[in-house]
Amino acid sequence: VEHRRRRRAAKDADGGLKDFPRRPPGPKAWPVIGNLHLLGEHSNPFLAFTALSKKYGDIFSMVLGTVPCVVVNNYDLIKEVLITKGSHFGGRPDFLRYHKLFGGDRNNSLALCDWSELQKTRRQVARLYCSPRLSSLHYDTLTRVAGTEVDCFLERVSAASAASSTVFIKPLIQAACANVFSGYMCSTRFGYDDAAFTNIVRLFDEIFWEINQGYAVDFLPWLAPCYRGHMGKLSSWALDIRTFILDRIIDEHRRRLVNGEDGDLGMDMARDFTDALLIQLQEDPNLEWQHIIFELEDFLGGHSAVGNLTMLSLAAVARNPAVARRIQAELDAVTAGTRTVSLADKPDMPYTEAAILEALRVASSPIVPHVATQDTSIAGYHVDKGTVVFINNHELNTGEAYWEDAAAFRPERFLQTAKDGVVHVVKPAHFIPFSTGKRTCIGQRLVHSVSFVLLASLLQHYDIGVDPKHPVVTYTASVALPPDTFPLVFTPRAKQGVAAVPAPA
Ligand code: HEM
Repeated sequence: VEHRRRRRAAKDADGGLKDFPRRPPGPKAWPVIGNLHLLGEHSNPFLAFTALSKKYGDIFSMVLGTVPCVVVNNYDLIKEVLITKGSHFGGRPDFLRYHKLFGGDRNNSLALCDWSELQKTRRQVARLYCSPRLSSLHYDTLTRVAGTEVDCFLERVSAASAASSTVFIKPLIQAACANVFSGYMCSTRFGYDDAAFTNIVRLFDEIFWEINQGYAVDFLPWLAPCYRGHMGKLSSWALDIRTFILDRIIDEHRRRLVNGEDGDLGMDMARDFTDALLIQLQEDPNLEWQHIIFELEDFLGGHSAVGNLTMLSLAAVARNPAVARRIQAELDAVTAGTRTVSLADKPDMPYTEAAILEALRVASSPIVPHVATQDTSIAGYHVDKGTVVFINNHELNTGEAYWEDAAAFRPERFLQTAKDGVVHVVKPAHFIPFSTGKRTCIGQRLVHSVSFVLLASLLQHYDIGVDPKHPVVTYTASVALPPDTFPLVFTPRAKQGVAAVPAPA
């Protein structure tokens, strides 16, 4: 009804949109479910979007439940939504699940809130820490923290692979990522045998898997009573995580900071991201305690995405031994077989970086849907305020129109040799795994850094293969893997000159 009222209002009123009276074409909607059934005809909504774009064009509209949606399917349209008209499309969908994960209000989350001045302020401090520039002090800290963690991580892998060459590696990778994030953001790390820590790492992974799923209730909120158990589970996971952060991370020093017992502190006194958030809380009257805690939780939770991507990169390497051999050759050349690889080696290892980009491309992580915050237009078609806009980046990542031999895993597609013979990583403009524009991902430098260190250190010490009894299963348009996922086979590298695998603790 609201949608029809808006259409009538837009027809009657001027609003500068008279020039764009037409809505994008699209399938006829059924009562109650709209076009939801069309998504069910494919194994993944993005495959459905691509199929529908063949019929209705690169921009089309659909109604999911009662929610008006527009889907954009090519790079020019995507740029119009994310960049040219980024300020018209700064909202996020109002899914019940998003509220449940963030204490009853999705606006507590940096990624799921609507655009606002508060959001702008929160992004500023977050960018400083979560987007550390090469050669900055923050980057040095990250390099140090990652180096320490890699030693502990390799010890655990060594112990696990000595017991059985088939290793269920995902929980170890997730724990290592969690420790790098918490070491870097909170100056704290936890033991791999700390039950409360491993429980929280698992919950973050469950949430990452969950947030990457689509549910009918997202568009048919009246189904909520059928999802009561599920929603309750989400709220309780989120609460357990928050309790852990308050118990184990916000220590006495931090509490004094919050209470102003150490006087007014400037940002230059911040030891890490957590301090910076607490100092920002002191300085900015618009910020509340819960904003800070949710923000910390949001960013710590980012480790889960990195762990999943590292797992996908490992799986890709295990399936493509020639890629593994090239990474190992790069590793041996850079470290001369005398030391463990570190983040500082990344600029000299373009092939390894390209392999991670290729894993990202093939996985084709979805861009969080945007929502029109005003009546506007795309490609001359009218778009009503409140319309959910889906960005079909799956086509950008895997379409033959954008990539030669798109189905193949070929890291070299991201490499270019300059005139002086130096090999550089080059990303085509249409490759936007972290999106673009004002809501672009804040964590991308952390993603590249942490996944690099973990992948490189494993390949430096092990040949990695697939266990035929446990085939690798990945999912279309998703970086997420289920928390319980396939193991991989780890064989210590026999090659001479390779740095020794640390002995099990
Ligand atoms: C494999 C890893 C990751 C991928 C593929 C990824 C991708 C994305 C994408 C596509 C968006 C949506 C942008 C948009 O709506 O236009 C996003 C948003 C965001 N990401 Fe990431 N991300 C990853 C990891 C991380 C990490 C590790 C962090 C934090 C440390 C992070 C923090 C954020 C935040 C805060 C936003 C919301 C920005 C906003 O809405 O203003 N991400 N990410």
